[in-house]
Amino acid sequence: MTNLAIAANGLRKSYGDKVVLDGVDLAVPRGSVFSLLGPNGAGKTTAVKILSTLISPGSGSGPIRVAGHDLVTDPQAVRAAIGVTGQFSAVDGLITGEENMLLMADLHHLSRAEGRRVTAGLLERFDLVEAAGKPASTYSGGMKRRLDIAMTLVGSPRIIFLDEPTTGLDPRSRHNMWQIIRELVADGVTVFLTTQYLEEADQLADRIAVLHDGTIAAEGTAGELKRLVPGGHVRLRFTDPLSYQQAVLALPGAVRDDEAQAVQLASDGSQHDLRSILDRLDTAGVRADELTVHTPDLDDVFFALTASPTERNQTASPDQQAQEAHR
Ligand SMILES: Nc1ncnc2c1ncn2[C@@H]1O[C@H](COP(=O)(O)OP(=O)(O)OP(=O)(O)O)[C@@H](O)[C@H]1O
Repeated sequence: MTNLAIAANGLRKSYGDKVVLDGVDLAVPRGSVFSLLGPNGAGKTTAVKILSTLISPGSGSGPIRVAGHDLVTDPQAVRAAIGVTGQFSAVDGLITGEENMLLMADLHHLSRAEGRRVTAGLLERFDLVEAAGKPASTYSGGMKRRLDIAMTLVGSPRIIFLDEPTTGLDPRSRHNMWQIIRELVADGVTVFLTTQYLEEADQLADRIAVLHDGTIAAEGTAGELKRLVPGGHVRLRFTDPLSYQQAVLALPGAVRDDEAQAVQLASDGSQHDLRSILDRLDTAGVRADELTVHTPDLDDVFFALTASPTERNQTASPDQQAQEAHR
C-alpha cells in the first residue's frame, strides 16, 4: 500500500483557451502538511477543487489517487475520506453554530446520539461552547473559520484540504488556526494547505510547492527552497564618510551603496563569516554604525521563482545584480 495520501501525475485543467494547470505532479505523504503556494490566480483553488472531486480534472491528466482511491473512477470513496474548507465557507449564518454541526452530523448519517456526542466534543475542542447557541452570522471571522473546520471534522476525514484558511484573520486568530492545524497533524490527519502567506507555509508545512505558470516551479522543505536562491548578505552602514571610504577599501568585493554609505557582502550569516568580516574592519580600524544580517527567506524564494525576468532584475539585491553583471 502506498504511503501517499495524495498522488497526482500530470494534473491539467483549462478554462477555454486559458491553461490553468499544465501538468502538475503532486506527492503528499500521509500525516504530513503539504503547502501549495502561488500568486493570485495561479490555480491553487483549482487544484484543491479537482483533488476534492468538486470539479473534474482536465483531459490529458494522468492518474490521480486520493486516500488510495482513484479520483475519476471512485469519487465517492475519495469524498468519504476527505474534508474541505474553502474560501467559501459551508457555515450557514442563519442557524446557530451547534445547529450547523448537527446538520453536518445528519449529512454524515450519524445517529442522533452520536451526532450530539461528536458535536459537543468538537465545540469544546474549538472553543465554541459559549457561542454554540448563537446564530453563526454573529461570529467573528476566526470563530467562523473554527466552526468551519469543526464541521469538516464531523466526518472524521483523514485528509483535509484547507484553502487559504487564515486569509483575513488577525494575527492572534491566525496563530490559533496554526495550532489547530498542528493538532490535526498530530492526530495523523494529512493537511493540504493553500496559502498566500509564506510565513504560514514556513511554520506549518513539511513540504512546499510553488505553483507558477501552471506548473510547479520548485518543491521541497522550506530549508531546501531557501537554499535555492542567493541573497544571504551582511550590510554595514557608516555615518562618517571617511569610515565608509576606509570600509570600501578594507572589504574588496563588497557592493557599495554610496547614497546610504553602506556596503553589502554576500554571506551565509554564519558566526565564522561574520567574525571574518568584522576582523577585516578591526584591522583597518573602522567601526560600522549598523550591521544587519539578511538570510534568504521564503519571500526571496517566492519572488525569485514567480517574478517575470524584468521584475527579477528590478527586485534583485545589489549583490545579486553584481553577480548577474559578472556572468
Ligand atoms: N470556472 C472558471 N471559469 C473560468 N476561469 C476560471 C474559473 N475558475 C478559475 N478560473 C481562472 O483560473 C485561474 C486560477 O484560478 P484559481 O482560483 O485556481 O487561482 P488561485 O491560485 O486559487 O488564486 P487566489 O489566490 O486568487 O484564490 C484564474 O485566472 C481564474 O480566473
